[in-house]
Amino acid sequence: MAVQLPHSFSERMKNLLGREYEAFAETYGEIPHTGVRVNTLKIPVEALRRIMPFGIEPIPWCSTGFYTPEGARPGKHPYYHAGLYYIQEPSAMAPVELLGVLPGDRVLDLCAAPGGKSTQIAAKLQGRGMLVSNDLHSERTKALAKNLELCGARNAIVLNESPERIAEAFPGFFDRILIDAPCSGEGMFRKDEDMVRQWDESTPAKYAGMQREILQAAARALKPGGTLVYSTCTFSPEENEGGITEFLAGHPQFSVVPVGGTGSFAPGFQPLPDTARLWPHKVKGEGHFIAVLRHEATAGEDTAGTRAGDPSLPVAPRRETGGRTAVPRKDKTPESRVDNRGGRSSGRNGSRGRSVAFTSEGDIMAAYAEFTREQLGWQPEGFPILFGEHLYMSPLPREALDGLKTVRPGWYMGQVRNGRFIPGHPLATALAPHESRRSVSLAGDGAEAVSYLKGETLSIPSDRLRLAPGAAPKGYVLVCIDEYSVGWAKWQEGILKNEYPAGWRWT
Ligand SMILES: C[S@@+](CC[C@H](N)C(=O)[O-])C[C@H]1O[C@@H](n2cnc3c(N)ncnc32)[C@H](O)[C@@H]1O
Repeated sequence: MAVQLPHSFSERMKNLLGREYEAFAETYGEIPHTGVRVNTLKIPVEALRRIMPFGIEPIPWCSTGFYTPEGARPGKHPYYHAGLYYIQEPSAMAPVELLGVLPGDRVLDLCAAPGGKSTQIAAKLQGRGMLVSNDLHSERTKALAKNLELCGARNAIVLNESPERIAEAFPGFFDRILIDAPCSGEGMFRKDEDMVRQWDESTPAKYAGMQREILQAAARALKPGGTLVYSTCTFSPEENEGGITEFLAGHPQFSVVPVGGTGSFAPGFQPLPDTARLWPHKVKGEGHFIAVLRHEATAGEDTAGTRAGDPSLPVAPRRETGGRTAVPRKDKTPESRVDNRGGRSSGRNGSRGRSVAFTSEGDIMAAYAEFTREQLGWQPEGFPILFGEHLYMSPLPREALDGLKTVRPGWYMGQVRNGRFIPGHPLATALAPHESRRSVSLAGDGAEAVSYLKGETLSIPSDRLRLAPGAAPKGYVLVCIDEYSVGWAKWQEGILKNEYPAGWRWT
């Protein structure tokens, strides 16, 4: 059924589009297009195309994006749980394509939840450099963290901060910044009727104010010579060309990189035809606006990147925390942290109320070293950061996050309980099968894969386990679906005890 558009919205659009309005209005009677984006952290595009259980068609503006056919249920397939693709609205794949992310970059995704674009950035980084994913609303950072864990990101930090505080902590630090701004959502009316209900004539002006502040802060966090992409899913010029024009007037060191009028991207309205618009009557996707801005470095400004993970990284100065939850310390557990089984920790040290003797930092690191030697046979890279007895490997040293509300300081390795190292779920999802000394593969189209994802115990004879030379069959096993990791299990005498977190299970 066609969406009922607010009268004043239709009038505004008639003024904007003139003769094109009729074609635009007709799209509201059509079914929105759906898509998936291949997670190249886990699988190459061509490999996924070969095994995808339904036909998919390329999306012109995203080399890893594909339209899904009507009736397909990509969220109900084991490959989704193995993180092989992310379900994403096709137009929403465009901003990151224009951000130009390269492996090794430092990237900030300032308004990131639930993580569609962050997971796309993580794939482009290919585990090198770093991604700082932030969202102002703490409830929304849970989905953000989970999506980054599902896609197997190893170099992502999740923050729950205001853009101003991020700019204070990381002045001139990032090579690339994405602002996928909160907006009036007019471009999503066809897909999400809640956006229609929440809209009135004053909505664009309300968001324009927020967007102005976010842009100002982002400009301070960008490295000279860096790239900033600003995107919205709305049509109103005051949130798009208007906001960018005002920003450019106050920031002469920025200029627009021309993308409008190329390929599928229609030009923006005057005075910024070089910005891009995606119109639902011109492309198979919802309405979007994108401005690509480049900071022109002047002579003498430092534009050289520093390799992520290098101890010579500039470290943000320590500040008072002002009573906020600070970055993980040995003696602090953040309220919002999800434990290694995907559930919420209730007790101190993530012990779910059981009393656990405090383990020293040295003991934790020793248990971890023993685990990595026996289970992985190699050492994950990064700065170790402890949250109570929980260990993360971060692309930044702990001091760089001091005083910031940190949801995830990096890749979660696991925790020490009763002297033993318990590997975290995100460690498993980011591993390739050969990176674990014990693994087992379940067929994607078989009953075992779904049983595992439902949390059930499986019977697996020892000859189905893949063991590195010298590895005993008993112990943690990396469970894979058609060679793509999904989680941990523990094998003993033919029984695979399920370690898939309750909050992640197939329902
Ligand atoms: C359009 S959504 C982002 C969608 C996300 N980029 C994705 O691809 O999945 C905008 C986000 O901005 C967040 N937000 C709102 N105000 C913000 C602010 N001042 N600073 C940072 N994030 C903000 C909202 O919570 C929301 O999650």
